[in-house]
Amino acid sequence: MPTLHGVSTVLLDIEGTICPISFVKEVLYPYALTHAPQILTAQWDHPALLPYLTKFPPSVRSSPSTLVDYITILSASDVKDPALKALQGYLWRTGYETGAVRTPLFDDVVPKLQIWKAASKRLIIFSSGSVEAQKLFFGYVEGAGDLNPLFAANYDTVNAGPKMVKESYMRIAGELGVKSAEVLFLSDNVNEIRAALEAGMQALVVDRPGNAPLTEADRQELSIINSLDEVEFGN
Ligand SMILES: CSCCC(=O)C(=O)COP(=O)(O)O
Ligand SMILES: [Mg+2]
Repeated sequence: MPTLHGVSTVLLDIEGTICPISFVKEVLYPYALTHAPQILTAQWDHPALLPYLTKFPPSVRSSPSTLVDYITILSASDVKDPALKALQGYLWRTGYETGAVRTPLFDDVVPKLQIWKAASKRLIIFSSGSVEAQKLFFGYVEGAGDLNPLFAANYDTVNAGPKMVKESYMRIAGELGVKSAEVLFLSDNVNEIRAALEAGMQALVVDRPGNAPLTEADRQELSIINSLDEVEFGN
């Protein structure tokens, strides 16, 4: 991997980049769906739940069971719908706060983020998971506790925009007050990487165990790493 120059900011995806896809698909999504009937029924008229409910179309929020059916369908096809992502964050809170759920990160991640932070790199998250869910996710990391203080900002598809269009990356760079070329974006998703490159960012595909296979064309076109340890920064 060639040395990367001029990087002030590292923008990180979550699922498939710093944590296994299996944790999201086999732990977090099932936790939300298993607990949704009880939580939604108990809190249906609670003002705290209302902002999450009103993000869904009226036709699917006529009752807790209608909404559970709808989010079950969305989750099965992994639709990154902002209403679903917001509600998942709400439902995961109980899991994290009771200790039922803890976040597993790949072994290289915590040490490398700490090294980058100590070297004055600005660390930023951009995930389809809602900002609220991101804060929970990083608040309860296995063996590391609360990692939220590492990050200077969190972006999701609501405050930045869709992850596969260059405008979202331009918006993030603009809000951070940096040139796009100063930002290194890391993601498992080749279309997100292409969008970041189009926006002028530097970008690397992170190929982790359990990720979707990369095509030969992806391998020819894009720079790929298997671990954050492969990233080398020059001046
Ligand atoms: C931090 S929320 C859990 C992950 C999640 O729900 C998700 O959709 C992750 O997508 P990403 O954009 O990080 O690949
Ligand atoms: Mg991802």
